This record gives sequence, C-alpha cells and structure tokens, in this order.
Amino acid sequence: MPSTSHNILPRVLPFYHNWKKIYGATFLVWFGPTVRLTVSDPDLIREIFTSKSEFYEKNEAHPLVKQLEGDGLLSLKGEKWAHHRKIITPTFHMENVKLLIPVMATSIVDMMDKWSAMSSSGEVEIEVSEWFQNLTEDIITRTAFGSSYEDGKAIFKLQAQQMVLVAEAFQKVFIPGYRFLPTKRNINSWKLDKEIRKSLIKLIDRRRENSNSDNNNNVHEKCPKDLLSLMIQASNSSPSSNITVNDIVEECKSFFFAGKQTTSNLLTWTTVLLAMHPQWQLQARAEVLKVCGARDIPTKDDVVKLKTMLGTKGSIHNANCYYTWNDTNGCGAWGYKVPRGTELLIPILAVHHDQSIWGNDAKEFNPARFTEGVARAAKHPVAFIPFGLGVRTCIGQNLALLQAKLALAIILQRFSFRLAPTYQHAPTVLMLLYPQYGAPIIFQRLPQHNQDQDQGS
Ligand code: HEM
Repeated sequence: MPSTSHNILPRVLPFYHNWKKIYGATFLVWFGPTVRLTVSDPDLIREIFTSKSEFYEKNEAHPLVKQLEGDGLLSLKGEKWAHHRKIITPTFHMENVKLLIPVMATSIVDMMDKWSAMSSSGEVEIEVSEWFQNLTEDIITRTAFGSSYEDGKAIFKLQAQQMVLVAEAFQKVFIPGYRFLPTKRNINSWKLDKEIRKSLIKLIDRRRENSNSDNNNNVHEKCPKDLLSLMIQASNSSPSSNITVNDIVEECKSFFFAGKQTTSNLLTWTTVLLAMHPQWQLQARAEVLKVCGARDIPTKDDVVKLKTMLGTKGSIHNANCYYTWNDTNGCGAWGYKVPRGTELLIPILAVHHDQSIWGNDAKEFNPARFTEGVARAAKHPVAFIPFGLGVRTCIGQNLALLQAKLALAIILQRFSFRLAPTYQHAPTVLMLLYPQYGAPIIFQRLPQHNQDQDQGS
C-alpha cells in the first residue's frame, strides 16, 4: 500500500482541533508509516466519494475476511474491478430485479404458509433472523444462478459450511500463515473449496452448452438476467474479456457473502423495530392494505407506493467501510489536507446516529423523518449512506430494498407481531449489526388469514 511517510503528522494533526467535526466516533491510529482517519463528517465523506475513482481505493481486506467474501467485486480493485462491475451491473438494474418479484413472492409466501401452519392456536413464536437468512439465501441463489437454482443451492450450501469454518477461525487469535497449515479445520476448508469449484465448473459447462442452444431458439427474452449467465456470456464473447472460471467462482462467493446476511439483517431489525413500535406497525399495515389489499401479492407498481415502509429502512446497518486516499494532491476539506496514503474509515453506523446531523432524536426510530425523501431526512443530503457512496456503492441495493419491502408487505398482510418476552435487545457489531441473542417475535394471524388456515386444515 502506498505510504506518505515524512510529512503526514504535521498536516493531519490540525484535525485534532476539528475533533468533533471530523472524527465523530473518534480515533486516530499510527500504524507504521500510515495514518488512519475516521471520517464521519458528511461534507468530507461527500468530498471523498465524489472524487475520481482513481483517487481512492478500497483497502486490502483481512485474509480471513477475504476468504469469506471471495476475490470478487467486494475486494477487487482497478481495471479488473471496473470490468467486472460493468459486466455484472445489468443483473441489478431495477428493470431486471423487478422480473424477480414472482420468484421472490413465492419464497416469501412459502415462509408465511409455514408460519401459519406452526400457529395452530393463532400465535407462534419465531426466531426471525434464522428464517430471514433462509429467505435471503433463496433469493440470492436465484439472482446468482437463475435457472440453475437447484445446483446453485447445493453450491451455496457448501459455501455456508465454508463460512462457518472461517467464522470459527475468526474467533481465534489470528496467526499470520496459520491458514496454510494442514490443521483439521484447514483441511476441511480446502476440501470444501475444491468441491465448490468442481460443482461450479460443471454448472458453467452445462450452462455454456444450454446457452448455445437457447441462443439458437431465443427462449430467454423475458427471463431475468442472472450473475452466472452474464459472466459466462462475457467470458464467451471475446477472449480479451479475460473472465476465467476462477473469476466466476470468486464472484459467486462475493455475492453470497454480500447479499445474504445484509438483507436478512435489514429484515430482522425492521421487524424488531415494528414489533417495538406498534403504532408504526399499524401505519405500515394500513398502507399495505390500502395499496395491495389483504391478500394480493404486491406488484412492482405497488412496491413503489409503500412510503411508510421506505421510512423503516432507516434500520439498515452496515457498520464500516475502509478506503485509502490515493491522490498525490491530497483531499481538501476546511483548508486541511488528507494526504495520499491516509487510510479512511467511514463509520456508517456512527454517522447514522450523530445528533449534530440528525437532531436530538437521532437514536429514535422515526420513519417519518424520511417522508420528504432520503436526501432531506437529515441536515445533510449524504447523511444516510447505508449502501456506501460513489463508484463503489452497493451494487445490490435495488435487490435488497425490493426484497425487504416485498417480504414486510406480505408479513404485514398476514400477521400482527410483538416482541417475545425472551427478546433481549443487544445489537452487536460483527462487521454487520447482529441481534446478539437472536430476535424472537410472536406472530399472530390476522382474522382474514385465520379463515384460510381453517379451510386448509
Ligand atoms: C440491506 C442490504 C445491504 C446493505 C446495507 C449493503 C451495504 C453495502 C455497502 C455499504 C457497500 C460498500 C462497501 C464498502 O465500500 O466497503 C456494499 C457493497 C457491495 N454490495 Fe451491498 N449491501 C446490501 C445488500 C447487497 C446485496 C443484496 C448484494 C448482492 C446481491 C450486495 C452486493 C454488494 C457488492 C457486490 C458490493 C461491492 C460493490 C463494488 O465494490 O463494486 N449487497 N454493500
């Protein structure tokens, strides 16, 4: 990583005088010749992320994180990143994502039917975070693998096992190079890796054969574009595209990691908050019933109209982003310069709770603050950055928000809910914000859906 050595300290020290403005949740760490800054001021955040993409770059992830997230979009840099981003972007265009609504709705309704069947007395306690993880896994599998859903599911199962092994390693003291030693865990992890690769290669070969015959018959016009087919298409189209099987494997890992837990956490926290605040739950339900009725699956046009639900997304929390400032001219803010080589930590969670930006009620759940749109919710238009900002902004945000709104709308149509007495409010940061002791919620079937259950049984 580039480092600036000699003249950093004198130029960075003045930041201390601007303590509150720049640091928010503050720390400054000397780390060899590199300085790390926590940047929580929206002006500086905007200044950084509206700069040219070559002026800042993503930091190298911890080796274990890299093992988890794969060598895909999340961690790639430079030309390779730009090339992959261009290829993959059409998967996440709103028009393409909307084509996924029917399959998303099928997965959600399937989950609802299971909850109904479990609530024979009309009520059931559900640990929602586990259920939401299964749901988002299902949907990310369809987004990544499309028509090869079943094969994709098997591959993601292996990947989930792989993630458990890496998460275990995370909890141990990190010893550089340890992951190359033939310990039991490492051997298992290597085996899984080999199996994932083998299955994907088989799947890619099969897809290549099918895509040749599909192209001839023009059968896929209305099917959503999936990650796998776009990457295979790119690798077929020209040898200069340089997309290898290994690239596809790494992108699949990246999407599994980036797309599953994030969206299930959004759903979990929003459900917890609506359970804690019955008045908002009533308002959100009233809106859903008005827009889509009590039974109909929301359409793509309905989803756009759900404004209260849009407000509840204030509960999204990705904890931090890490970048390095790379422009030799530095980055100016209030006459100070962030010199080249400075590591920048954007503490999203802290920015979202900063009273100087959000007002005295910053820590309260208040979807009404988003009524006039996200840009007007706080004193600064870029105070709300759950999906990051600039060129490296989250590619999956359309998918995440659509999926979350659809799931919440269908839940609200069928159930009212409250916190279980065993719920303990303990949000914990482990890259994302987790409910440390789970999220048990009691769901009660709404009267019109009681009838469905009675008729069905
Ligand atoms: C509520 C859900 C989500 C949240 C809060 C979220 C948040 C973020 C944030 C903050 C970043 C920037 C990270 C950084 O700069 O270090 C990011 C990047 C990314 N996200 Fe998401 N994300 C969500 C859902 C998804 C989904 C569903 C997918 C894929 C299916 C996805 C795929 C990605 C990818 C591939 C990147 C890297 C983009 C790049 O660097 O070009 N995310 N996400």
